Amino acid sequence: DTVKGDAALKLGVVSLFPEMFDALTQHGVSGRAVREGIIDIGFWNPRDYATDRHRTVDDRPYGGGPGMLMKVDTLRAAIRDARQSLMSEDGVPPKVIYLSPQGRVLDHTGVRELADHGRLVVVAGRYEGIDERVIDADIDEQWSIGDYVLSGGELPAMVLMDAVARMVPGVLGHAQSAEEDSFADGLLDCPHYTRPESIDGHGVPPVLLSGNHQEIRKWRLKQSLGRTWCYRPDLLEDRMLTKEEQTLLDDFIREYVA
Ligand SMILES: COc1ccccc1CNc1ccc(C(N)=O)cn1
Repeated sequence: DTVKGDAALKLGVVSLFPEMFDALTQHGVSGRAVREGIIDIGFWNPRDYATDRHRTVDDRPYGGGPGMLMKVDTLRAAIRDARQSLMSEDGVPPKVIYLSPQGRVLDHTGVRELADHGRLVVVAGRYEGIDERVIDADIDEQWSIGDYVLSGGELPAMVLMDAVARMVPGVLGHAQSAEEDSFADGLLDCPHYTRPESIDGHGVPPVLLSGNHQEIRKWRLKQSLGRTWCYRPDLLEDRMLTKEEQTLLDDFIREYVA
């Protein structure tokens, strides 16, 4: 499976279950980006490199114990081909990442770093994982989507790929919405409202019906700041606040504790 030349983001996936990635390639914003060629995704399945009659892709762990590991030769062959296919014309290799609970926990900063690289091979582990020597030899970075264990790396890979895809210009349509993404400016999102105007007697904040765009912008910023202060004060620790933001937050807190 080759990756087209001119896509803004080139992704290679090494997985035993490539059909799982239909969730990303066949639906929604990411599906359109793939269809339009903004993002190109190629798949390499270790099972296609198996030469034995049973097409074996797992192997037993030295030292015994429960569970299996991904078979080394079929895995390495798939990673090698994906890596070569995503090598740039002037020989710059892609970044090869492996999703595992041992990895760096993904956050907005990490998503931006990965998106800036532009060419990624994502390796999805199955069973109990992969041989440590393959990690040392073939994996550039290990990443985790959070402190929990899943049955495979495919779902974490799709989470990472979707977050990275949203960073690519043109994927989200109107460009500024990537910046408006709440974590883009380090704050939680403001509340959102749509029709009907009243739900079980609960109305919409009047400012949003006022048509006063400056007041609406300030209200939304105040709500983002206030909600961040309430639910994720840690995010405010390493985020500088402008004078306007500080004033809005002070107002929110004054009203909140009143
Ligand atoms: C027992 O599974 C493994 C054991 C070792 C490596 C990979 C796997 C595949 N599972 C994963 C993968 C990633 C994450 C994460 N938190 O990003 C969670 N689970």
